[in-house]
Amino acid sequence: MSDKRECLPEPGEAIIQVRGLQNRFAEHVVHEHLDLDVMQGEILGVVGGSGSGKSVLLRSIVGLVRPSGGEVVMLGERLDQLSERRRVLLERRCGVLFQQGALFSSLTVTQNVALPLREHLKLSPADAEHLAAVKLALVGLPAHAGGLSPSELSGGMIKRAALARALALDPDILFLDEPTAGLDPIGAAAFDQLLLTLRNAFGLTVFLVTHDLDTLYTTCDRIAVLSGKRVLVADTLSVVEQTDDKWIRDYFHGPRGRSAQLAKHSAREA
Ligand SMILES: Nc1ncnc2c1ncn2[C@@H]1O[C@H](COP(=O)(O)OP(=O)(O)OP(=O)(O)O)[C@@H](O)[C@H]1O
Repeated sequence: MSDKRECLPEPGEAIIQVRGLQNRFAEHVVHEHLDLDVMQGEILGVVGGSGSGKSVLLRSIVGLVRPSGGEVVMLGERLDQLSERRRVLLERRCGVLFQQGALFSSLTVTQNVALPLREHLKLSPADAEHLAAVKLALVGLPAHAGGLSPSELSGGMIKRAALARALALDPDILFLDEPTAGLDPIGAAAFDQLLLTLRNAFGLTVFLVTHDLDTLYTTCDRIAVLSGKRVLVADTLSVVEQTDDKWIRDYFHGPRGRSAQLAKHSAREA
């Protein structure tokens, strides 16, 4: 999707490498000895119990949390060794959708999406808003939505607007924190399909934090499970499902997990 300012790894090679990550807040250790690879072009689902550190991991990778130990290498660059200029360039290659959308309430939807284009690419307001309209159409929002303020949008529209903003700079990697939380099942399923379409069309790599089993079964190539301050397993769904761990058993083989599996199998057979 980007102009490929820098070379991307081959599909299946790591685009993000996390090694020995440690995060602590005062005495509270959230991550210790955490290792994870994210592969070029994959949709990686990141799951784990509430408070297991999924969002903190996402924030450490995008540079919003400074880890207390270990290293994160993204697109070949160690985050803790970047000059300010390289950091800004790397930032441009990452699109982030935060849990609550994080749109500015004082700006229209179009202005929200135009903001990164104006800030990073120094586009004129008119050019930035023109490009923003293209991004809003890409995520399936009707043209009139651009003129609305975020408070006038439904939950599903807010997610799409936030996704349009995350895509504004044509990122190579998309970070999504609970993108389907709060959506009804139909809205969530539509969002999953949109994500697949975007990944397939633009070859994006997606780091997806979610609790949504349907999203995991529908969209993810691999799943990373956070437990005990580290990544317990990162593999395909079928391998993860068979991992001998209480949380994994309860999550994937509980009633909701079974119904998500069934839905996936029926969708395949249809
Ligand atoms: N800025 C912060 N200061 C202090 N503690 C924090 C901070 N950010 C996160 N934490 C703590 O780190 C732990 C992990 O938080 P995180 O938000 O990553 O969990 P999560 O796995 O995403 O949870 P959930 O599924 O409920 O969203 C929590 O105990 C949280 O309270």
